[in-house]
Amino acid sequence: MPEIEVFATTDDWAEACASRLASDLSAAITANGRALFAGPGGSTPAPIYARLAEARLEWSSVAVTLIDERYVPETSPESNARLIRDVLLTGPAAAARFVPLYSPAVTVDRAAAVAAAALRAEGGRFDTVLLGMGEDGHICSMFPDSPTLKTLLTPTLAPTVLGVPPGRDGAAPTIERLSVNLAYLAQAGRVILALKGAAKRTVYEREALGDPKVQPIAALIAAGVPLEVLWTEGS
Ligand SMILES: O=C(O)[C@H](O)[C@@H](O)[C@H](O)[C@H](O)COP(=O)(O)O
Repeated sequence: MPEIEVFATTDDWAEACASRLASDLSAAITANGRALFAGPGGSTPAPIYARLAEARLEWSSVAVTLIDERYVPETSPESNARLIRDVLLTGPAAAARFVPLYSPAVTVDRAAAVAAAALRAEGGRFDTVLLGMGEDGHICSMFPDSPTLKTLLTPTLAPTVLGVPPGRDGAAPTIERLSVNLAYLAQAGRVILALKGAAKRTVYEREALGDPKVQPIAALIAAGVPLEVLWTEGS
């Protein structure tokens, strides 16, 4: 399993994550004239996004999207798009183009198809990805016991976006979501899993040794995702 890289402070950790993402985006712009980045919502990425926003990049050549989204409009405080706009797409980074996963389609599955087509139009491959992980081991919207989990983790499917229903009997997720699948992570240039706190370190170590059919971290490792795990105890 990929070794955990330990950082002494939240600042060092956020700086390391942001500088790796920025260097990948810069290399992609040099090679292809454009770059595509995908990141998560949640509480973990804000300090990383704030630093990435300060990177000296040709931001007008960068497209930014999400690895997952709640099926809510940007006006909702639960919207991951809102986090990206508020924290990452500021200052010079505001010149980047945002590709949302959410659209006000009739159903979440229809919105997922629209998002999948939008990402294909951006080249269909992430140059670099930031991931968070929940304490139940979920990444993106790949939730344990979700009926969509098996499809999201099928390594032979092409990169796509799928609708994810709410969990039954109060299980996560609480509302419909959209998520990229394993293939999107397997074909990425680099995938940084940013973890904070003792509990998540323990979860990662357990999940990495789990069943790739039902445990997303184990599935990433089995699929050969170019995964780097950066951890800090956090303060
Ligand atoms: O919920 C989202 O929007 C995510 O993209 C999700 O996969 C997130 O990364 C984890 O739930 C960790 O969330 P925290 O960073 O808040 O612990």
